[in-house]
Amino acid sequence: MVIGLTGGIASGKSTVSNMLRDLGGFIVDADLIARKVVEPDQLAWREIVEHFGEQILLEDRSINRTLLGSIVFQNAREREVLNRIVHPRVREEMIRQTEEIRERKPRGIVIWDVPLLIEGGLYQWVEKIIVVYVDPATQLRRLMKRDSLSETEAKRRIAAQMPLAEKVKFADFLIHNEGTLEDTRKQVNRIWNEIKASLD
Ligand SMILES: CC(C)(COP(=O)(O)OP(=O)(O)OC[C@H]1O[C@@H](n2cnc3c(N)ncnc32)[C@H](O)[C@@H]1O)[C@@H](O)C(=O)NCCC(=O)NCCS
Ligand SMILES: Nc1ncnc2c1ncn2[C@@H]1O[C@H](COP(=O)(O)OP(=O)(O)OP(=O)(O)O)[C@@H](O)[C@H]1O
Repeated sequence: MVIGLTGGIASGKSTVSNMLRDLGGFIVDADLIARKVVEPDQLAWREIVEHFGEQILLEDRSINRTLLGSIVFQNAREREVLNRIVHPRVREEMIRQTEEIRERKPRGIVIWDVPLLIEGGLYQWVEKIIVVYVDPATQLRRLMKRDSLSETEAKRRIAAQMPLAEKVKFADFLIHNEGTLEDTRKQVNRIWNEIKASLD
């Protein structure tokens, strides 16, 4: 079984996916994969350098993520270019990792942790969707703090995604992550038990 886990930037997906991992879920993390597919000399890396120029590279030839982020989060067209380069490779690798898990653990529950699950259409491939929700003020505050961003930068990043209130409509399971981590863990446990029960 594959479960999609999504939400907005800094809504708490990683926090929730760590809890699901503790419960026995197998996590396939799109953000991690998106880093891996742009490592130096990978095809996606070459296409990024071709489009954005050598100035996008750090001294060790890896991509300067801060610089690339500042370009794509304020320019929808440039973001589209990056998405077109990176997303097909991410999808391919997610499927590969999922198949690998299935071979090892045929009855395992696989969690796809994907910030753009809905925007990118991947939600059609998962059996159930968990959305991690926080109110806009909490999201902004946590994002500014975690990534040391100014309010303007943080707002730009939030605006690059479908509003969380829209994503909620796709949810089979909704997690409210405004409270304490303990409150969130209780909700995660409840959902996990429900998913397990549906498999028996
Ligand atoms: C622009 C990049 C270089 C910025 O890197 P940085 O290390 O600062 O951020 P990181 O990758 O950790 O992403 C943080 C969060 O930003 C959001 N985000 C990232 N890319 C995008 C995007 N193209 N559109 C909307 N939101 C995005 C996600 O919520 C993600 O969890 C990087 O995010 C990137 O390569 N993005 C394109 C690939 C992508 O879409 N990744 C998201 C998962 S597939
Ligand atoms: N219930 C909570 N109480 C307090 N802080 C929290 C809570 N949940 C998450 N956080 C903090 O909020 C920030 C965002 O959470 P997290 O990194 O899990 O979000 P995310 O959705 O995975 O983000 P991204 O889309 O950028 O990958 C982190 O600094 C995390 O420690």
